[in-house]
Amino acid sequence: MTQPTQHQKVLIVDFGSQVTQLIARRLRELNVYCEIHPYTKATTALEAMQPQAVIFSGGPNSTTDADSPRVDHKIFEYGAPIFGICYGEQLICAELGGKVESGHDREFGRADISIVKDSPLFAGIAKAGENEPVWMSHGDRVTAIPEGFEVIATSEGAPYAAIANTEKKIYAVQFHPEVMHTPRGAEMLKNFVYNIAGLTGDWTMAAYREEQVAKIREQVGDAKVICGLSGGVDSSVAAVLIHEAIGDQLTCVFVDTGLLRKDEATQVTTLFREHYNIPLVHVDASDRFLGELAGISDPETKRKTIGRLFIEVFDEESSKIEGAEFLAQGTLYPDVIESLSASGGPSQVIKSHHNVGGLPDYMKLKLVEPLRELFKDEVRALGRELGLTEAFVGRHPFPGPGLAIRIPGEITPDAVATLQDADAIYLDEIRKAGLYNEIWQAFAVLLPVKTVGVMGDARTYEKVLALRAVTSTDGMTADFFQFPWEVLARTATRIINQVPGVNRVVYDVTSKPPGTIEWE
Ligand SMILES: Nc1ncnc2c1ncn2[C@@H]1O[C@H](COP(=O)(O)OP(=O)(O)OP(=O)(O)O)[C@@H](O)[C@H]1O
Ligand SMILES: O=c1[nH]c(=O)c2[nH+]cn([C@@H]3O[C@H](COP(=O)(O)O)[C@@H](O)[C@H]3O)c2[nH]1
Ligand SMILES: NC(=O)CC[C@H](N)C(=O)O
Ligand SMILES: [Mg+2]
Repeated sequence: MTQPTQHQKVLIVDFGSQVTQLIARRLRELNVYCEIHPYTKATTALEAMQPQAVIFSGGPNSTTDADSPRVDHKIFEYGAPIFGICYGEQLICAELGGKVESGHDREFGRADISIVKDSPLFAGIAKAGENEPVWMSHGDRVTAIPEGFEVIATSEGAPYAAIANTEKKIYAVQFHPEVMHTPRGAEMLKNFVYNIAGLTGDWTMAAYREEQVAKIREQVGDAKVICGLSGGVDSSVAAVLIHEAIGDQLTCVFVDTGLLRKDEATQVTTLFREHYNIPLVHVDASDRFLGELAGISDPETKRKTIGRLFIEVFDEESSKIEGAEFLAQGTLYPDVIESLSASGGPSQVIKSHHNVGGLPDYMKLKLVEPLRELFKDEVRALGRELGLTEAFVGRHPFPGPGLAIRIPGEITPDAVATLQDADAIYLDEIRKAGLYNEIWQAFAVLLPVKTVGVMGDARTYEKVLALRAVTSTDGMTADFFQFPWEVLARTATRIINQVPGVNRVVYDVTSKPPGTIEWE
């Protein structure tokens, strides 16, 4: 049996910043493995991970409040290099004998820092005497630094814009190097992890594959595993990875929720059976899903109902397979972040992803989720590493709750059928225009709003259909896709002509944030 590769790790302690996950992204881009843990679990995570470096995120609180987030001093005594960002800098100063004050002018947006001393943090970026643009977002400011620290950069609003204790390798900045608006921030993070903390960028998809295969074998033993397979990127990659680990102990279960795209069920099962020699059970649960969802309009209630039904179906299917003890799902890191707010951390829940509720106590199944730490683009890279065809790896994401969260308000079989038809036309036009691979995700939303139109000289009073298409790398942030007008025009004409019940088509031009990709 292959031994898991021991790669280097960075612990990111989350103090509730809205951009904490961007720190993780920047490090992953450097081939550095990292995990985000809320400040309340920082010590446990430190002991479990034994990281080579620690990063403190920003956060909404003020260290001048007595009950603001703190960390156990074990984290300082542990001895690994530490990098504090914004609240992270303020915390380091407040905890180690410096001073932080509120009530100065807020500094929000672009600022210039002046480097006052050459530092490995700014190596190759800026030297003493030079300026560097950064992005700031703070109200408090550090007014005195702890003993052993020196100032390495200042700005108008932050006399201690960057500080360092070179002996203990503790560095901290008031600005946010993790955001794109700090143009050379990624290089500063690179300087910290590579040059200061001495990591080597040893985290590759090949290493991850090997490590997960060993981990799955160890977790599962001789037991059988059922894997929820949607035909989407994540579950296809999860299934192939698990199959590599345990071979015929794996059975895949495809659930037709009745909320899939038009003809999706046939396409997925055919494609999967053609490519892989993995047993696949096809469960038609459409009546059950549509039945239980009847009369429900609230988005979170829809999501929770769907999550529960998936689990019930998986439980029933597992009882038909002797020795089935595990349920595998293609859960990703963003699913977890948005549902639970950075691993149970201090930020807000945006929406409950159907696959993140955990399993009820009465169930004997245990979860196998080998992709739970990955972002979408990393899953695609892992898929390519595993030799999956582009037909799987390049597919647009499709959420488990499916069309249920694309029909705001009550879901009826008629509404589902209307949306399926319109959505199929939209995707067909996108493919014909050669734009499928330029778009991260595209879909239609059927609105519970009727408007007046005129068709063939007669008055119509029918529903509005919204089209959505976004570009993104990981679904965490997104921009609306800038279509050539003709494509939208062609799509709208075809939908209104061919789909009864729709007389108006609109295009959604909201980015994420402030919008989310899905409408519910
Ligand atoms: N119709 C389904 N049948 C069985 N399992 C499903 C179904 N839909 C979702 N799942 C399970 O839920 C997980 C999360 O769904 P999600 O949509 O995020 O991933 P995916 O469908 O595998 O990939 P993609 O994000 O590309 O659509 C899936 O990986 C799969 O395990
Ligand atoms: O499997 C899933 N179960 C869910 O409950 C769920 N909710 C959103 N999504 C998908 O996640 C990405 C981000 O979506 P949002 O911007 O709408 O949060 C987009 O790709 C969404 O399609 C889901 N996927
Ligand atoms: N972005 C941050 O981390 C802000 C830190 C602190 N809440 C301040 O306003 O100064
Ligand atoms: Mg999916």
